[in-house]
Amino acid sequence: MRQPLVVGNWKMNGTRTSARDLAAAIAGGLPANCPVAVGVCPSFVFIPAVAEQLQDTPVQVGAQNVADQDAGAFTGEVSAPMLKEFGCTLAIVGHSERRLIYGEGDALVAARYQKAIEHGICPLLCIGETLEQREAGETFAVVDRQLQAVLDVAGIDSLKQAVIAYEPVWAIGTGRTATPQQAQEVHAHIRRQLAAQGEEIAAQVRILYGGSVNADNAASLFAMADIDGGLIGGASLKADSFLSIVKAAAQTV
Ligand SMILES: O=C(CO)COP(=O)(O)O
Repeated sequence: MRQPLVVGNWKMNGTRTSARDLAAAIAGGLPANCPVAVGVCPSFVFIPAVAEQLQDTPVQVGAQNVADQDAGAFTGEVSAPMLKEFGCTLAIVGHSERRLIYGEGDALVAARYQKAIEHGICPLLCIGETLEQREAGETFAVVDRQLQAVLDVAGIDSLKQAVIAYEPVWAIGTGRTATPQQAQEVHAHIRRQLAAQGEEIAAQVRILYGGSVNADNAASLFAMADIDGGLIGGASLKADSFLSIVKAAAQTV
């Protein structure tokens, strides 16, 4: 049984005060004995304030990226040991905004993932195709390539400490969600591909869906057999909608 996981990716939004308030509202609004694992990924600079706010709550704190190096002359990067010092247990890697806007390629994403694993931070590895790639029938090939690039570096066993997030680029921030069937088709494909390399790991790894998840469509997505929760952008910026999504995940348990 895979415990559902719902993570908010706050992206480059908020202020120190609003981040702290949002964290408090989420922690305060979780159902008692929540059966869903919950995390939030604020901007790097808000991590200390948010982590402090979430101390002694079940809500995990994550970063939106992690360096591929431990320390040194890498201007603008934040390393896994630094994140750990501030209580981060999660880190998004390979988000499509990093890949497409900032040019991060498969090799860099794999190195970032590997550093998270090495330091005991759970990487949330984002994979997903663009609209052009989907229309060209390349969806499976793209996610296979993105995933395999990481597994070639970190090994299949690393997935015991990691989470995969399928985020079709055309569904991110567009209000155009993948249908539950479209998402399930890719999630099932990912799990099948992994099963060929390790059946047990494929069965236990969580595969989240991300892309315009909201309070209205979460339940139908989470009802699918291979969707184990969500990585939420816009709808994670309001406590009410994020908590509704968490409740939708709780109903699948
Ligand atoms: O990119 C996402 C999460 O990482 C999804 O963003 P939206 O939920 O705003 O579409």
